[in-house]
Amino acid sequence: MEKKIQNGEEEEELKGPSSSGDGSICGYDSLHRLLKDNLKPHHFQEVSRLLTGLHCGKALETIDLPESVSTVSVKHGFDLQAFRFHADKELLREPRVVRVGLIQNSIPLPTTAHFSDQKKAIFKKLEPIIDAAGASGVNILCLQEAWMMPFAFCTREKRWCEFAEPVDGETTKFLQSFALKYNMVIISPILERDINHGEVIWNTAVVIGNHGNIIGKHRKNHIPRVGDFNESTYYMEGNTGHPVFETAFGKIAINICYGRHHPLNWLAFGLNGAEIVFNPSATVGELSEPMWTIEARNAAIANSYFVASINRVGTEIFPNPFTSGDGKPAHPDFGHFYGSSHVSAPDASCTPSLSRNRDGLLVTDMDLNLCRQLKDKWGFRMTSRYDLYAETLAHYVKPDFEPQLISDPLLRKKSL
Ligand SMILES: NC(=O)NCCC(=O)O
Repeated sequence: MEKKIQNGEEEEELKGPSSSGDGSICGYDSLHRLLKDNLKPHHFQEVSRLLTGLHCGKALETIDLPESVSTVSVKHGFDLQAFRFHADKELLREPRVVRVGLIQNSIPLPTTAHFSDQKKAIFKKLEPIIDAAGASGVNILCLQEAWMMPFAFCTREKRWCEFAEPVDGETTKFLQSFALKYNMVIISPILERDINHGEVIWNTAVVIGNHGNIIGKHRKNHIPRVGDFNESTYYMEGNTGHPVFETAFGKIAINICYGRHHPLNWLAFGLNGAEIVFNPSATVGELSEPMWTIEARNAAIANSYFVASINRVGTEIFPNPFTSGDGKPAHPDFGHFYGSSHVSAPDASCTPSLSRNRDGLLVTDMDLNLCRQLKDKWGFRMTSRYDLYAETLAHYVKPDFEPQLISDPLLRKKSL
């Protein structure tokens, strides 16, 4: 950032897309903290009202977590934040409060380290954060996309395929003990090797039940072909549809990363009855940051469910530089994964985001009764006209489809 003098006042001039090389926002680790520290309290209140919405007419409440958990977060240097979404009290239904935990983390070892050491180091790094989630009473925990490896899909090098493992492989086994210990459902996004089908590879989220059992899996539906996200070199579009997993704590689904740009993907999870949709992601600042909260909040609003968004954090450097096919020089990294994990509610409110440049654990209580209350209030399902769209889509997917375009006849007339 540079200072310049204009009208006798010192002004700061922004240079480039991100002003701080350490992944912070001008020295602050989140937009929320930048605003809070720089605005007058009543200005901050108004800005927050518009930026993160009011929840039940008020700013979102924070939750006090056990002292021991805060101590662990300080010791291990991860951001710890906790919030609560309420619902109106109902006469015929008890509240259904679920505590959700989201973990974002950087990779601890350089990508040049032995693969097995890299994986072990990630497990070791995650242990205290998962323990902190368990000690906070988290019911459902979700990790970031392909959390057990560096996000090497930019490189197009096949050697990273070695990280792939079966659904019941070592990563699942590692997490099963935590699920059992803390009576916690865990969503574990991995690079999957499907042994029974010719050892093909998928981008998969494994759902581990609160008894340590494997409930099922979902494979990423939409594979990016944008920027350095060369994921199509490694795996194909998923073949598991839009499953919703009925767990001890609610009906959940997983929309993996790039699937968040596809409104019909969100819709299908909603049609199957999801109450919380998790969006484990790996995405970088220059590409997607302005979309990040908008898409999640829009999905939560449109589908009357909670959306829990998790992004990787940090910059991962690879041994061999690669190009983006845009004529620019080869580079060894994707750019900065901007963290900023957060939760969006169906009433259009959302939590502040976790840090942009540090590991983090976000704990959020949500009363799932809010989903039906919002359906009753706004009636999006009732007014949705799915039959109309089913007809349009049925036409659209046929090779002889023609757009329903009515041109102004005067466009074709010669001017007099
Ligand atoms: N991991 C992944 O699908 N990233 C694509 C980039 C984006 O969707 O922002």
